[in-house]
Amino acid sequence: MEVDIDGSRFAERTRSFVEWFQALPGATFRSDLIAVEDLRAQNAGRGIVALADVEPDTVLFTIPRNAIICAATSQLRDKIPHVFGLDNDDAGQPDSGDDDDDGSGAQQDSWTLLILAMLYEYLQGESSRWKPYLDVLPTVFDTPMFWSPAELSEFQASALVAKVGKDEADRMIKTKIIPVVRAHEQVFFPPGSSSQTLDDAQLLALAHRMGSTIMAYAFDLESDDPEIKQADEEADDEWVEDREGKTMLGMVPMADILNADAEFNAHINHGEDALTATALRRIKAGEEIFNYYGPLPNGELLRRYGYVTPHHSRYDVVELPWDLVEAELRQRAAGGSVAPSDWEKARKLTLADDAFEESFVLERASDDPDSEGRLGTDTVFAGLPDELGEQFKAFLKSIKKVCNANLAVLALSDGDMRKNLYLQAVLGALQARERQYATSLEEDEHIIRAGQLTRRQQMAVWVRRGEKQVLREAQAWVRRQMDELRNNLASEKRAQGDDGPTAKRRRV
Ligand SMILES: C[S@@+](CC[C@H](N)C(=O)[O-])C[C@H]1O[C@@H](n2cnc3c(N)ncnc32)[C@H](O)[C@@H]1O
Repeated sequence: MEVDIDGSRFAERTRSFVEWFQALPGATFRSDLIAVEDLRAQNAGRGIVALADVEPDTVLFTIPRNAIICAATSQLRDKIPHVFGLDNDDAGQPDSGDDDDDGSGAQQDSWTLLILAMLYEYLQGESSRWKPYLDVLPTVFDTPMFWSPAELSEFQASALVAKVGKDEADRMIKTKIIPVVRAHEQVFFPPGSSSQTLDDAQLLALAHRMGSTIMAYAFDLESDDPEIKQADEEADDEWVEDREGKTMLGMVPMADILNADAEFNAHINHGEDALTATALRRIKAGEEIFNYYGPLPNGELLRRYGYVTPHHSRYDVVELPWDLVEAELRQRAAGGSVAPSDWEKARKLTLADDAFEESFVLERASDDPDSEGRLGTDTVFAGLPDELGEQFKAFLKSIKKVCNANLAVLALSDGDMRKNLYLQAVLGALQARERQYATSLEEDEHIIRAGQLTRRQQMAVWVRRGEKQVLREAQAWVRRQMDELRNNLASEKRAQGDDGPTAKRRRV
């Protein structure tokens, strides 16, 4: 994240924010133990650092729930309740009498409602009760959504390029955000307020900024709904809570000043009236306090949060498209014997299967961080996804079916042959996948060592290097499997050779 204000204003904004936070009814902040610091020299914006040794389980700060910006706390909800799905009969409301173009027909979700609430609060300027907090939120981002085509090209063949999502975000803002703002201009741009009416291009840019802030800063909040609460409690012993998008999203001041890493030392607990930041272990004076965003590969960390870290490399993944595996199979096994039309038929059969997957994510096996947020030993590549093996089998079956089982070519009934064919095809596909990148793993290592990169270039090289490393480890794993298979076959043969004469001798 970049922060585009000079040093003194940066410090001033930090000070105002901390003072504002400490004055919130119900808030606590252990200023004897921690401080918000300027970490821009490390490209980390603001962060929270221990001033003195912190004991495990110490509550570092408390955020009262009503200090959170969310669909439930923003005044916007009272001003346009129908957009929040609260009141379809909005007679008597300030903006009643809207027509169908007011955006209220669009299906809003927790994401778009929070964008609207953030836009509203931002446009209120000094009148927003969150002004000192809004002042420390970023205005520019390092997430790939804001990269130029030349910068994006540094990802080379990474699947990340297809996930940047700029067009989808544009579409969402144009259909769900701008119409609501336009239909309620007196609400968003109140007469006499310092904010001037923005044109659509300015509004689009501002909504992108709010969306990206939410992506990198917002928390999933527990709901009052007893069913969802129950699900939350059940998920409580896991670091990453999966609430299937049912929860409300909220901007949580101070909790989101914590930076995060795959190895961390603090946790945010969601209480009934407040959220608390607690130390998971002893933290020494001078150490940064880290939260946790989950076991994310660096590519995903960059996509959502705009940074990468060495600790997150262990979670790196790479996508292996099915087409590459199929092409290898075609070339190696059945290429000469299966007519192209039969191959196409088999292909169609496989594609028609509901379970068909276009690509498979290859990842290492990795333990969760321990209860103190520490990571264990290094991770290893421990196997291909089961679904890839199943799809391969299903494809072979389709070929057999289409070719009326008159093919000895595939030796499909022999399990070992089939496994060998699978390993060969996957190995070839992994090598082909590696060739899709413009530079090799070794070249990337060299580029990183040479160190003459912009921050964005460096992060992109980290992402693509991480993917190539997984590809190499997967290849080594496949080779080991092939060796094992060969050795098993050889020892089976030897055993047959030993048994054969003995049996004969016995019979004689
Ligand atoms: C929730 S905010 C944390 C506070 C943020 N540093 C700030 O100044 O407002 C998340 C953003 O902080 C930055 N960040 C978080 N953890 C980081 C880390 N370990 N290293 C570098 N930047 C980090 C990223 O820009 C990310 O999008």
